[in-house]
Amino acid sequence: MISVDDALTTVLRVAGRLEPVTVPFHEAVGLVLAEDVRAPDPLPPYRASVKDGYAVIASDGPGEYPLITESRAGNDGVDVMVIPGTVAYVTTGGPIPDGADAVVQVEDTEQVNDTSDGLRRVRILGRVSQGLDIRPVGCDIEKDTVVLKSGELVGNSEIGLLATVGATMVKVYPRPTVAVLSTGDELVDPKTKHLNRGQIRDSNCAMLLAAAIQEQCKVVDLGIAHDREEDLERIMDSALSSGVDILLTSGGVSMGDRDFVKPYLGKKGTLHFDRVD
Ligand SMILES: Nc1nc2c(c(=O)[nH]1)N[C@H]1C(S)=C(S)[C@@H](COP(=O)(O)OP(=O)(O)OC[C@H]3O[C@@H](n4cnc5c(N)ncnc54)[C@H](O)[C@@H]3O)O[C@H]1N2
Ligand code: MOO
Repeated sequence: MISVDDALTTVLRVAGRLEPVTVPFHEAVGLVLAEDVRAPDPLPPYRASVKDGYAVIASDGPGEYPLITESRAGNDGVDVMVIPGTVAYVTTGGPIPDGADAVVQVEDTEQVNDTSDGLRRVRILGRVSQGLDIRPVGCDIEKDTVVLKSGELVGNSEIGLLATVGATMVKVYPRPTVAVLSTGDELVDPKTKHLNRGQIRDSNCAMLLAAAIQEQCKVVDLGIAHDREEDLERIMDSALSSGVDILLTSGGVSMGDRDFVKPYLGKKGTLHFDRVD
């Protein structure tokens, strides 16, 4: 007799891993990663504004300033330098032009209507500290960070991360195919309306199939095998030769004279344990 924990440890120790496959990342949902995934660049890749407002030099303080550029989300504002005494319009997520070291949100500013010198102007109403409302390069993800580890299950958040780091093809373990077979002369299909004496509906098969589906496996329903050695051997042989990765059987493993599963397994391979506490 061995404990359930020891049985599980043995199963996991002797079970082989399937060869990893490379799939488009959106097909990886529900699968387990077979490689670490790294960020090839930082996020954000540029200093980004947290607010819609004006990129300023914090030490300039409140006052009226000409607008030297408009940096909206996208690429505007590159190659422009905010110098003391100037500001740049920025939108949420947009790049902070070089030279600026803080953002003043629009709510703390006023448009100046006097554009007689051809420059749009803005009045900065409050003082801000350096770094305010700027997301530094890599504050979310540093370049070369492992964002996902081999062995992690890919769910919707992981898909978002894969997209973020541009990992459009990923190495994952394929779904194993699990075949489920119930054994026993007493078993009948769950659809059976009237049970004759000695019959019960097969519940293990449906339950094990559902468990395998929940674990993202592909499944094959082998139905019910009667307690005849030849039947059992034929069904199990054909399942194993059809390329299933895991064959789950229930019943037929105790000490009765019609318990043929264990002898079959002993003939075909190694029986690592036979009775569980
Ligand atoms: N002056 C003010 N500015 C902002 C305020 C405010 O009260 N005053 N509120 C901030 C808050 S809170 C939020 S939330 C945002 C909402 O802005 P938007 O709805 O216009 O969102 P975006 O600017 O388009 O994006 C925000 C952020 O997320 C990035 N992003 C957007 N879409 C995607 C995507 N599909 N994949 C990856 N990343 C995405 C985008 O680049 C920005 O960094 O407003 C604040 N501003
Ligand atoms: O207030 Mo914004 O949360 O981050 O929509």
